[in-house]
Amino acid sequence: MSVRAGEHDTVATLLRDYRPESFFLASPRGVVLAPSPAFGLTSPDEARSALADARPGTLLVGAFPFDLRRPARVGLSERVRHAAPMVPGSVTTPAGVSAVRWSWNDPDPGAYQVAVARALDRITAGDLRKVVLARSAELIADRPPRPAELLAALAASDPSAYVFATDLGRRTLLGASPELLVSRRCGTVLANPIVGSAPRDPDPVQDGHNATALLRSVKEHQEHHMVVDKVADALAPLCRRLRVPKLPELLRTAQMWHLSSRVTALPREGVTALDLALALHPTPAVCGRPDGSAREVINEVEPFRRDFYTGIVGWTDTWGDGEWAIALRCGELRDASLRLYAGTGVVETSTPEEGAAGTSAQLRTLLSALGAGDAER
Ligand SMILES: C=C(O[C@H]1C=CC=C(C(=O)O)[C@@H]1O)C(=O)O
Repeated sequence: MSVRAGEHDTVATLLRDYRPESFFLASPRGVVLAPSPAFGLTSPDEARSALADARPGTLLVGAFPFDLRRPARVGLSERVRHAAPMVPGSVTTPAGVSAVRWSWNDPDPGAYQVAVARALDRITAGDLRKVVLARSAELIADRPPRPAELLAALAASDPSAYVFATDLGRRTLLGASPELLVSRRCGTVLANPIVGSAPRDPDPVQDGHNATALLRSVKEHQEHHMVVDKVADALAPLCRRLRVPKLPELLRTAQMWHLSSRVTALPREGVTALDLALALHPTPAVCGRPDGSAREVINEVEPFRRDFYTGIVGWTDTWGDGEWAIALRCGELRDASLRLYAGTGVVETSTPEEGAAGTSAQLRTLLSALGAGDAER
């Protein structure tokens, strides 16, 4: 049998055995390690047909970029290990994550505000309702960190997150995302759009105020519903018995409060988790509305290509079950350089200052797991 059930595996043993060439995803439903997948599939069509021809028990694993026309990094794995979900305390923070210093911001916070102002002009002109604009920053470590130690630091910092690491070829994509794009497990489909954010605060009283303000914010609710409606529309042709909650709930990560909606459905015959993910991606949680205008603005004003940031990371098995998370709160590690990314939604009522503050808060997920401060230049 090609799949090892791994009765004795725990998240700690899977983290111990993770290597730079591996695929790792921990979710609230379990942990998957594919030790060395045959990455080599670069498009959605190749991925679909390879999965259809694969031996029973094989997993398709890896990442698709934000722009599905660009090359994916996906492969099949016949050797897969599983463990029960992480719980607080199941992973201890590694001692030796290397010290890091800021190298650059792209764009710098001032230029980012100018980009947000340009997007607001487009919204005022009437052809755009929302666009998610991102920033990137580079940290340099004193010595090249091992992907395994960064992965363990992320897992220890937020066991409720979708913690992932996947090989990109000489680079590793690593992150702790709050957002499940879609899963199909035990005959049920779950999509979990997360839009609307407020930073956590070390002072519990202020932390509570931040959460309450988020729950009461008309702007954040409007933005949230825009994404939930689009997700429901994309799922409708592939599912039946779609259930969309009327109101979002609060979600707490180590660094952020979010508004979250759990949309559930039953999959139509033959629809796999991969089909669902490719039909949904990218949602307006990472792109905007209308989709075409938002992509245009992203291409015009973001000074870098997103590649796998805001792409999707996950797996699908030969029975069609699987999980795909959105690649958020993540970075790309190459030798001693860690390139981080963060974005925030710009809508009619946004301000450039709020946009910059939002992205700084999103960056904290990786910075605090690394023990690095907020010092932006
Ligand atoms: C684009 C990011 O987050 C998105 C997902 C959840 C909430 C978001 C927000 O409230 O702006 C973002 O749209 C990111 O973390 O880089």
